[in-house]
Amino acid sequence: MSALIARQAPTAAERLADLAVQALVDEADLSPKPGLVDRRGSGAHSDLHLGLMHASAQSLWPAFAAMADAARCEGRVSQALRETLGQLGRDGEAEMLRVTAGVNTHRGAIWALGLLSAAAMLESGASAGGIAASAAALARLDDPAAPHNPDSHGARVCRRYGVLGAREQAQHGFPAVIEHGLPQLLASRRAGAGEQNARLDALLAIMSSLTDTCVLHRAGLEGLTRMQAGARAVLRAGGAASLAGRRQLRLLDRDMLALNASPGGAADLLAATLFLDRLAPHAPAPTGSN
Ligand SMILES: CC(C)(COP(=O)(O)OP(=O)(O)OC[C@H]1O[C@@H](n2cnc3c(N)ncnc32)[C@H](O[C@H]2O[C@H](COP(=O)(O)OP(=O)(O)OP(=O)(O)O)[C@@H](O)[C@H]2O)[C@@H]1O)[C@@H](O)C(=O)NCCC(=O)NCCS
Ligand SMILES: Nc1ncnc2[nH]cnc12
Repeated sequence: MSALIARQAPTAAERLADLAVQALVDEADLSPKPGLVDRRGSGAHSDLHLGLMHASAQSLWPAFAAMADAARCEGRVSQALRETLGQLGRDGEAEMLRVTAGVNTHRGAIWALGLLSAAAMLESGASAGGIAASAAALARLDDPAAPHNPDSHGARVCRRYGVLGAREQAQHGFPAVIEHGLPQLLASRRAGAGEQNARLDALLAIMSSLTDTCVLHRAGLEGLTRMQAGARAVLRAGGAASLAGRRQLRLLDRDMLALNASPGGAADLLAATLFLDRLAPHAPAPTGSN
């Protein structure tokens, strides 16, 4: 007897999880990224590699789908939804740590893409800015069950240097994505940079202004200043598509490696940029771009 397996179309939550995971894979694969894991190697990391980034990204699919589905059930920004997302985020993080044997690959990405997946479900058809604003409203609600970790790398450097970190980036509506990453991605595409160069330019635009707590943790204020100035120098020289820009990009990569610095926060926000780019109603990425 032949069994007929009914193929069901993916739900909206599953489609959002697909996009979130794809954005993480695209970010990991993008090369050459200064100091970060990419197709060339492990960058400034001794415990990360591309296969691990891919496995970590795939492990987060159920968490993103559950977060989007929770938003579908609740239908609006609310305290109850915030608390559910907090628990799902912590479960997702536990699964990530299980898959990576304890290495923190995507903590910041779970936070950013989890909030954005939920917000995208609430604000179906909205602009990138509208989705980010809804994610910000969720991030501003307190989650009483969240364990406060004053010793996280982010918490330590925010205290020490008086800067804003991942939490505030979300609470302010992801300015690094909405004001820097996305506009640069679209501008570089319009200028004919090619998809991979446009994505590199978007990463550099984010790095130009972000107070990346990963860089601060490993390389202090000097590392942060060199990251921001180096990223600006690449863009000023013409971006990743130009010969002069590529030269500056090589120098920035060398600098980040010499400082043992890795802009993991900027990498997460590039993934958030790519996620919103695929979702929101503006010029789509060319097909077959990856
Ligand atoms: C609110 C949380 C994000 C916790 O934030 P906090 O600052 O307290 O904690 P961190 O543990 O430092 O994690 C923050 C991660 O966010 C990324 N990031 C850094 N700067 C920024 C920024 N300015 N804006 C946005 N995002 C930023 C970054 O993630 C990436 O780097 C990770 C590797 O970092 P680290 O472990 O420090 O790495 P190494 O240098 O390699 O360590 P060593 O080798 O030196 O030991 C990597 O994971 C990237 O993703 C920061 O790490 C949030 O986590 C939270 O509260 N979660 C609770 C659950 C919840 O409520 N969820 C809501 C629904 S989703
Ligand atoms: N490509 C990457 N390399 C290192 N840390 C990261 N965190 C998120 N993406 C990363």
